[in-house]
Amino acid sequence: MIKRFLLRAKLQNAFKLVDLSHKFTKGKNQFTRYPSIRIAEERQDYLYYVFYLPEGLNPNDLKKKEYVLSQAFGSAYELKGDGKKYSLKIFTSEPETCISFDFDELQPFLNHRIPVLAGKDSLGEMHSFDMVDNPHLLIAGETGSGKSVTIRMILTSLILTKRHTIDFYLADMKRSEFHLFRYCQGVKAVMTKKDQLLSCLRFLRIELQQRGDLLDGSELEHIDKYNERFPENHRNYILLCIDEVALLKNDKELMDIVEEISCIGRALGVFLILSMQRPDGKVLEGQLKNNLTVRYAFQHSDKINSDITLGRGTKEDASKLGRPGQFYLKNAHITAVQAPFLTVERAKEYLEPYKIRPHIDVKGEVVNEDFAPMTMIGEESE
Ligand SMILES: Nc1ncnc2c1ncn2[C@@H]1O[C@H](COP(=O)(O)OP(=O)(O)OP(=O)(O)O)[C@@H](O)[C@H]1O
Repeated sequence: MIKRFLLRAKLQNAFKLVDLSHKFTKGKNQFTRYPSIRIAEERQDYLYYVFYLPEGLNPNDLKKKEYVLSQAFGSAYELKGDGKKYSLKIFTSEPETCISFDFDELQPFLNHRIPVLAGKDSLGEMHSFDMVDNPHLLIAGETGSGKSVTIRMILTSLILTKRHTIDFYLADMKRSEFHLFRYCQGVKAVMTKKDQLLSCLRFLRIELQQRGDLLDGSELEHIDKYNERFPENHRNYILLCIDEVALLKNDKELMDIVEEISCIGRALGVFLILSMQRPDGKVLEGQLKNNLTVRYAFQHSDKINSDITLGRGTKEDASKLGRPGQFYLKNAHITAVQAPFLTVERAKEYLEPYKIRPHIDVKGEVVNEDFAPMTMIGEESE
């Protein structure tokens, strides 16, 4: 009872401190009404409040003065409301600092058409999204913040679940680790050089044109509908992932095609995952930035860079993120999450059953029929 009273008093004091109130006169008397707190209780990992704004108080006043909540309770809180009634959760326990990637546990979050994993929020809820509905992902963050591990877990989980419906084109300009995915079913190309990527992009541009013609010709607006109508001519989704895309920023033809995919890929079933250390203004100029509708903002160097990734005027600041693997997921909302951690060794174990390597005979020819060569970009050079 006393605890509830104290909890209530703490929020009331915060409202008073910033004068979040509606003042009015009745007759000769002046009145001040503060938000009315209906629920104030302690739950397992958080304090829970429900309060109502008084009649006459503009909800924008709450927005302007919301900073008092982090002053009073720290930054780990979640405020939701509809203009009158609000719920407030103040998280009291630290979110998990390391969540290991366990495919069996994660499977329930991988049943979208292109299921992209994000991470666990402070309430322990795992977030994932369907890239078909939310096309194109930007992953940005300082070196060592967790981008590569996150791309590894996204691609591994996609190969485990969707290798028959997605064609993967993977460009790794730092030559760090996409070799992991070579020979995996579904992976059409692993590229480490600009000229390979350029051939790939020219190929994808033709594919975009062909898919556009197919949709036009059949008067359909999405590749899913086309596949439903013409299953005999099924077109897989295409996922192009470019690690450290900023290394390509001076290559106009290349960046033009990437931008074209970002503009028209959605309906045609062609999607992008782009990563970069700094949210580079030059790379993200024009249409491209707006078309990357989902953002993972790992630790950034400062608030200015954080705003480039998350949008100007957001209260979240990715320069304040402290742990590797922690990032702000920006989709419809911005949520701090911790990505599942997948080591290279574990990823290899998961992927091994889905690899088809070439068997070469004495004449140097590939003899296994199930091996699909990556013909599109010519010889692999590694
Ligand atoms: N989800 C995670 N959970 C816990 N620790 C993590 C996680 N992701 C990354 N780390 C730790 O951070 C280290 C750096 O991660 P990672 O290599 O992914 O960074 P990066 O952002 O890709 O860096 P760079 O841009 O230099 O390649 C990892 O070796 C690991 O120790």
